[in-house]
Amino acid sequence: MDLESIPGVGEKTARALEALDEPERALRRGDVATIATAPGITQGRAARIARGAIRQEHDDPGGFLATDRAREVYREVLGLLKERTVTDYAAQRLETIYPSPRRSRIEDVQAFAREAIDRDYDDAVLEALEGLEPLRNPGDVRVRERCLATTDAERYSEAKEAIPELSVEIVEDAQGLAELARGYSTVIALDESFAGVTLEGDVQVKPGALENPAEVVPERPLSFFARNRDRLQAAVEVHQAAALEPACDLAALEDGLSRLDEDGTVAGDDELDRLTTAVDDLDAAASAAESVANDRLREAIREQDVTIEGSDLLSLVERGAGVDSLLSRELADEYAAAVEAAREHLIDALDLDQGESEIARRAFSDEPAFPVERDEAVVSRLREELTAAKERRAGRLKRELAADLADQREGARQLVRDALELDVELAIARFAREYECTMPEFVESEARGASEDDGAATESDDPVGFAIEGGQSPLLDEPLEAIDPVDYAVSDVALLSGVNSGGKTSTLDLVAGVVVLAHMGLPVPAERVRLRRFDDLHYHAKTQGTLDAGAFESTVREFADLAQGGEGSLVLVDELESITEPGASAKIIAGILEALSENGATAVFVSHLAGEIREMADYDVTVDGIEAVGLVDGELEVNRSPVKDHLARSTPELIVEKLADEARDDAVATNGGAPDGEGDPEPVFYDRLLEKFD
Ligand SMILES: Nc1ncnc2c1ncn2[C@@H]1O[C@H](COP(=O)(O)OP(=O)(O)OP(=O)(O)O)[C@@H](O)[C@H]1O
Repeated sequence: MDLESIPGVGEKTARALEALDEPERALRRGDVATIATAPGITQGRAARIARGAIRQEHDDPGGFLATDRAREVYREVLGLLKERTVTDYAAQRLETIYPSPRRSRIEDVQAFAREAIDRDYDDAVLEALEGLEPLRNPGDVRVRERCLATTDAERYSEAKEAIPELSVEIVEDAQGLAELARGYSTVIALDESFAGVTLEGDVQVKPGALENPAEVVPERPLSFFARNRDRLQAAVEVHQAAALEPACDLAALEDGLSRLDEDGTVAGDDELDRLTTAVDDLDAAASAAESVANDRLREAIREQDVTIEGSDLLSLVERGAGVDSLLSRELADEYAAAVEAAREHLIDALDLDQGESEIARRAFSDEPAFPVERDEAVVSRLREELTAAKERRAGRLKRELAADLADQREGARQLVRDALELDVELAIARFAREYECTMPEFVESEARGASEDDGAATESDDPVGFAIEGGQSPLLDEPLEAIDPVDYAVSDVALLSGVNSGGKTSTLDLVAGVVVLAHMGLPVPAERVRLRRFDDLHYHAKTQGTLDAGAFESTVREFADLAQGGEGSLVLVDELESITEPGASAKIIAGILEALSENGATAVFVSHLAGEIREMADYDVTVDGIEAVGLVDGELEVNRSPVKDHLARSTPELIVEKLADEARDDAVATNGGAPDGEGDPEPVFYDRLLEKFD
């Protein structure tokens, strides 16, 4: 795949995408999380790139949403889906689902959505999703306690390239290695020639190390797991809560993760913990041991009556001997006991093993002295010993853990992808359930259906624009129970008339919402929807007030452009008449309808001037009507489903009719029950008005 051919991907972005493991795969699947791991690419940008790649794959010209209001409707329905996601990832991933005129694209998403709406979910799954995030790149690993060594300059460069995590050192000979071993816990010699050399410290000869980097830097594979520990754990929990088929052995992964700390060290090994604590506590324990000895000795001295003969005292003074000699002569046993206590304290406090204890004992000399002081050189020696043992053990454990987890890496990646994808699916499932959705049926006319090969859509000879049964507009700001289901079907160009606040605008919103969702490949909020595949949606919202000459001109121009094409267009227009005075409006709308009808577009024009427009048009315009079925307590009772081929009575007409009925009833009552309202002024006036409406 030529990455630069994707709309919106320039040279720099293409280079960033190439840094991904499998850029094509990520782009094809709309895997925003993976795309966003490319250097410098945010999640929002990743979604745009993915959309571009999808458009290219399906040869989609774009531009389905042809007007501002059409784009608004898309953002609103997308918003409803995004509200139902738990992770940011899923919200971004939904951005890759957009309305497309291409059958292959719609069917791809439909296949995904069909599985999604069958998904079960409960609070436990949604809660588990809370902790989930896309995987992070492990970043640079630097290991300071180990180094590579070689005598060869070429190998040196190779090693630097292959294992950047470790320092690489040039040595002349075994002597050089020995020096390195004093500075590093482990030295790995790369030259065969060092085989058999025995040196103090941990010096290993591994000529094949560069071919097997994980052997010498197990930190490299482990850092992936360490850095993503919580995310992987969350993905495991999502799989368990949702009973998803896992892509790897969950128990093995959990076991591996439980042995790993977030900083990449191995957790849960008693011996490693012992050695780590011993190294950390060594200084403090040595000081405490000194205090133990000195306290005991002080006590002993205080309690002791020292008797010394004068000649002895003289000889001591003459020899210039200090109190130490006195100590060794008079308090030898007490001194030995105090030093023993110090040694025991050090060994116990650090929980040292036998070999380590032998070194530790030497930290306090048998030679009497007061105060007792540790031998710093011995303490350092002990520190080196403990540190080397700790590093050896940590290295071995890391290698073992890295080997155990090595096979889990791909599965673990997939595990997180699947869990994130579940969030996308559940957002669709929740939307579908909350709005009682069904999958729409696309109806292909024979001419159009033949142009693409797979025949999943129903074929029909009857012209179908859209046919909605029991549709509930997701754009109405009401709970579903308060939304009356609407039936409405249009296959050509129709005018929609109706009472004020009868729901004409809401009907256009319903049609737009359903058509947009259907072209996204998603379920729609209706009992049943059949529709043709449209190329674009032109939805013009109601204009606020009369337009000035310039705005009027550009609006008419817009419609002139629209009337040029139009066969695959769905045109929804709300009360265009408000752009200018009523007489002129009716003429212009009639002209637009004629052109659209000739071009075979599907259109609904909401208008209060339906009657006038019908008269102006030189063809038989369909006029549908949203009817008030009556007035209840001064409120209109409306049948929200437009009645086909029916010019709805307007609200004023209904009110006059009501007044006429009431006046007639009053007249009957006052004339003693005889219906001879003849000559009564009120009924006569209302009847006169009613006649005008006919
Ligand atoms: N299907 C429906 N179910 C329940 N309430 C609805 C439905 N359709 C519309 N309404 C209610 O009626 C109100 C008016 O609807 P809408 O604005 O669509 O009417 P309209 O016919 O376009 O009005 P106008 O003639 O003033 O332009 C809405 O705000 C909504 O509360």
